[in-house]
Amino acid sequence: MSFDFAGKAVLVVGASRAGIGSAIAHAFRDAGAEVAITGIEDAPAEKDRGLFPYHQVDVTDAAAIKALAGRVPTLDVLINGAAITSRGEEMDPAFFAKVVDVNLHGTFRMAEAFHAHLARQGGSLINIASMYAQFGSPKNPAYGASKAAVQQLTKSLAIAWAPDGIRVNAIAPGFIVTAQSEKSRQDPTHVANVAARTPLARWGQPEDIAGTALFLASGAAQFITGACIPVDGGYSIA
Ligand SMILES: NC(=O)c1ccc[n+]([C@@H]2O[C@H](COP(=O)([O-])OP(=O)(O)OC[C@H]3O[C@@H](n4cnc5c(N)ncnc54)[C@H](O)[C@@H]3O)[C@@H](O)[C@H]2O)c1
Ligand SMILES: O=C(O)C(=O)C[C@H](O)[C@H](O)CO
Repeated sequence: MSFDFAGKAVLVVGASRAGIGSAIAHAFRDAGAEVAITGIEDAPAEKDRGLFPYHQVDVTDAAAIKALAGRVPTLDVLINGAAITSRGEEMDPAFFAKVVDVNLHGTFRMAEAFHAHLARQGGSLINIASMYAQFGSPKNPAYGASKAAVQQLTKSLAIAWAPDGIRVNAIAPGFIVTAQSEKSRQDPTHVANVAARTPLARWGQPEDIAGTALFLASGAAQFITGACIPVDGGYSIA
């Protein structure tokens, strides 16, 4: 049941912009893990520089992912959080394809590349889905479709890799204040509507997601696989 991750190696993919990935990285670091982070940016957010080894890896670049897997000797926990979305721009077929490539194929590419690492350790894979996996999202159709697919992929990988001792789960955050949601937060009606519809009556902060990642990777979750846990202040049940 331990939440002590001393001696465990954790890689958080998509943690470069001081958002959810960064909060998860800090939580594992505080719990004693050796944590490395990735992102598409040249460098991580200023607050995280020097705290975590950083790998600039594009999740659409299979060769770069393979090279990363070759550089990482051992891995106990992989968090897949790289994603893009752009409100109001996702009916464009080229951008739709890009969103699916990053969010869905990128998640699978990373998972597949580290499958052997996780199998060696009896490790844990955690994918970041979204409450948009459940709801129609007219302004983010590619994002919603990709996150529904990430949730479904989580179930398939959980079954496929259970014999390897790997547990595969997902987290479905609600509306969280990060760089990704910045564009949508320019719309005051949207900001107010989200809080009004959320039973806990606020937007989430990146730190709200971190404890669930820690839990899912811990021994306390040893009989949980294929689950997708909403962390959304009750948005999805209201
Ligand atoms: N913010 C929200 O409201 C919210 C809600 C539900 C789910 N999520 C999910 O949480 C995760 C973290 O998002 P966030 O809100 O912290 O946003 P963020 O923009 O801070 O994080 C996204 C990360 O993805 C990385 N990324 C983007 N394109 C990439 C590419 N091609 N290759 C590699 N990395 C790439 C970025 O570098 C960044 O580190 C994402 O999966 C996001 O979809 C966010
Ligand atoms: O719900 C998510 O997964 C999002 O990232 C939503 C963003 O906050 C934003 O509303 C998208 O337009």
